[in-house]
Amino acid sequence: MSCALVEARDLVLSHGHQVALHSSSFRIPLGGVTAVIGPNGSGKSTLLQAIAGVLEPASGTLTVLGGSVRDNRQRISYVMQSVVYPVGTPMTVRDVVRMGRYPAAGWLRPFTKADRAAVRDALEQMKVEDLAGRHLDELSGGQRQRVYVAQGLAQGHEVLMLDEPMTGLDITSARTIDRIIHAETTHGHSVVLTTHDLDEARAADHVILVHGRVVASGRPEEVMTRSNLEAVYGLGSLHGSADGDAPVLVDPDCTPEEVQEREQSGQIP
Ligand SMILES: Nc1ncnc2c1ncn2[C@@H]1O[C@H](COP(=O)(O)OP(=O)(O)OP(=O)(O)O)[C@@H](O)[C@H]1O
Repeated sequence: MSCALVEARDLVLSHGHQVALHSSSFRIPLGGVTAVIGPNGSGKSTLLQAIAGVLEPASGTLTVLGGSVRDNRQRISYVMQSVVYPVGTPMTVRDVVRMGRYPAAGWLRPFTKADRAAVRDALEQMKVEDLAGRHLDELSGGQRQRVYVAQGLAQGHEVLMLDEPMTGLDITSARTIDRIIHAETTHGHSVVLTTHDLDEARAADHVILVHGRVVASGRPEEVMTRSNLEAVYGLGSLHGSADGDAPVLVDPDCTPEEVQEREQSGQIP
């Protein structure tokens, strides 16, 4: 069997005492786009943090690119949902994108020609080169989002992980990121992203459905079935699914606790 991007066995993820992902076993194939879906607070970002090596598993095993997370960290670029820089930080767009090179270059080694070229390419790809001299707090939310993706691209990687990359973006910015995602896969890279957009998930090669644990993992049509989506998002919250019409989320903010309450009250059989 070919090397998987991720192999998890009985994986448990916690933030302190708070278990965010209960025991889960699943596999993410190498290459293509994997979409991680699930309601708010279901554990999507937590899962990405563990794959990126930012969060240690509480228990179970997690293998990334055929080895340990620690050994493969530098092969993965991880763009967080929201990156917080202290207000007033004197950091330009170019500085932020340059930071993407530090995992490879180290903080002390001088920047090489290759580092500068990687930064320039990333700024161009994300169409933020005109903003390079601007300070981060002078940008709109969507522009900032593009800068963070540029930072991820500058790193140089085999796997690009994006936490809700499309949230809050206008159509032009969303298309820019969409183009990047597809360019990545044609270069043989793997992309893992979290999304609340079920149409975007349906277009992915692989889908992981999360709800306090990994409920299902596989091809979109295997995972995004009516019964799986209704069990996770709540009865009546969806019209259609992969085995019917396109689903429309009426209540995407339903938390796992709310779904559990509905299950206990008999609203979900
Ligand atoms: N730093 C933290 N400390 C404590 N609990 C946390 C922390 N980060 C997340 N959690 C909790 O872990 C659970 C999973 O959160 P996570 O951010 O992974 O969800 P998510 O599916 O990405 O949500 P969203 O769609 O709202 O971004 C939630 O119950 C959340 O409150």
